[in-house]
Amino acid sequence: MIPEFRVGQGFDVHALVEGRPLILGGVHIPHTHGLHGHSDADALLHAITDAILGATGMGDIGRLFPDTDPCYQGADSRVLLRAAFDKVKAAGWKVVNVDATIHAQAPKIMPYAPAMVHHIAQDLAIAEDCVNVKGKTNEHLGFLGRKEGIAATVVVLLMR
Ligand SMILES: Nc1ccn([C@@H]2O[C@H](COP(=O)(O)O)[C@@H](O)[C@H]2O)c(=O)n1
Ligand SMILES: C[C@@]1(CO)OP(=O)(O)OP(=O)(O)OC[C@H]1O
Repeated sequence: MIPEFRVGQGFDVHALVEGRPLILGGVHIPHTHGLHGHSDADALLHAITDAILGATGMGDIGRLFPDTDPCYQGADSRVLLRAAFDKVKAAGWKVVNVDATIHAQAPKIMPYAPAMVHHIAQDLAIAEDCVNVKGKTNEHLGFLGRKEGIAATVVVLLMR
């Protein structure tokens, strides 16, 4: 049997505000500001969720978990990622690899990347060396450079 491959891409951005925790890849990062959202606003996990749903033609995170539904208020995005992955898995797909970039002028992401990789690998049932998380500033340009928000971009490869 010849394996079938699909590529998926994901993007998410949330505003940085005072009085919220900063959670990325399921890791709480000590910082002056956190991400605003209906859920825990984990932009990295939202972009990964969109990438696996996109690769498999299953829509997007907002269609699966509407931000008008009070049951997702404050939701742990790892729970949402695992629920999306359950649907993807049920259609016979496995994740081959994930490559992600967090676009953040601050804080530094690299010290927390191994813990993020650990969570993502667990949630997608793959080895940690199949997951890569990078940090990138926006060279002080635009809203990301002014630290008004944090974005994440993701590419995934799936196989069945
Ligand atoms: N939020 C970030 C941004 C960057 N890094 C690390 O710094 C390196 C240089 O970033 P530039 O945007 O100046 O190219 C980058 O390769 C990352 O290793 C980071 O950890 N967190
Ligand atoms: C996750 C959901 C649902 O709580 O809300 P938010 O935390 O606002 O995040 P967003 O990236 O806008 O995506 C989808 C939502 O429906």
